[in-house]
Amino acid sequence: MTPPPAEETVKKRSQDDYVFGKVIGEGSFSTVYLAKDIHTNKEFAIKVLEKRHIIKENKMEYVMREKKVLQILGNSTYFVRLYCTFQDGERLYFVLTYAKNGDFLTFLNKTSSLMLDCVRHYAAEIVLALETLNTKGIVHRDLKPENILLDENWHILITDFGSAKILIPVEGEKNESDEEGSQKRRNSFVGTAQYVSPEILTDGKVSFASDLWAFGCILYQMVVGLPPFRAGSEYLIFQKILKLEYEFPTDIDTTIQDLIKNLLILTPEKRLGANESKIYTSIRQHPFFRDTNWNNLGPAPKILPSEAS
Ligand SMILES: C[C@@H](Nc1nc2c(c3cc(-c4cn[nH]c4)ccc13)C(=O)N=C/C2=C\CC1CC1)C(C)(C)C
Repeated sequence: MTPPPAEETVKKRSQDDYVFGKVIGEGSFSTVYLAKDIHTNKEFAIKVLEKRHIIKENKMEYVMREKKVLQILGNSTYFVRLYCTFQDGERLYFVLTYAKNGDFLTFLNKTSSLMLDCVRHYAAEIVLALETLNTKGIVHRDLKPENILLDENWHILITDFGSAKILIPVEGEKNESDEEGSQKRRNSFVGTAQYVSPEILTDGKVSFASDLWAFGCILYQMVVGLPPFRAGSEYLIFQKILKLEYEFPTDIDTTIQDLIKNLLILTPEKRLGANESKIYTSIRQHPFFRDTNWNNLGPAPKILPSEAS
């Protein structure tokens, strides 16, 4: 009896397996397209990078870092997933989850500021995502509303790991912090001005607490509609950050104010959750999350007509 045919080997994908659609995002070294797999009709986002440009700008390390981080994250909840990669003579292609409802910045701008139940739900999803990053030893370093996408069910998908740092070395691999000396030595990278943490501006030390600072800025923006540190130039924004110069409009709920104040602390170790690993217990136990069921956040809240403008 003839043996059954061997498992069909999964053939390496190429751009011929996809129909490319509109541009959905532009990075500094990449373009993200909406694409459809011709075999399954499934929609994906394909991030395309020009090899020549990356090499000329010496950004290969960032590209490889992003791929490694996406592979470490696998299909973790609340993160875009990297399905496959391929290349041709000129370009690299990353096939990723398509976030059907776009990015959080666009969503926030459309709804000005969010109702508190909405803030609480998205804040809780971000906390769970930050716990995943902490557990896997990854610091995002450029967390901001533009890098928080929304899937078809309005759940968050964190993206853009080109600036991420891997703190816990993968078994047997060179530890990145060795390459850049101990965490004390300056790291050249600085994130997006409005969300960058004070320690990145002063001694370049990178820790999970840098993402907690960014979380504080994002929380502020969800309730106020603008980021806390605003000025006419990056230099002036940095000055405000280092002097912790921000304030709340009068009508902001005092509980969320207290949570934000306990994240926007200049000393990284003093921020809520800074000395915790895997689970940010002190954030979960903050009164703002009193009614949150951390084991089942439930569906994303419907955007009330009063919010959708
Ligand atoms: C932040 C990023 N923007 C975006 N990056 C991705 C999107 C994405 C989708 C929309 C969108 C969907 N519908 N309408 C707009 C708008 C912006 C997007 C997506 O769907 N899937 C994977 C993505 C990125 C994966 C990359 C980490 C590897 C920048 C601005 C850097 C291009």
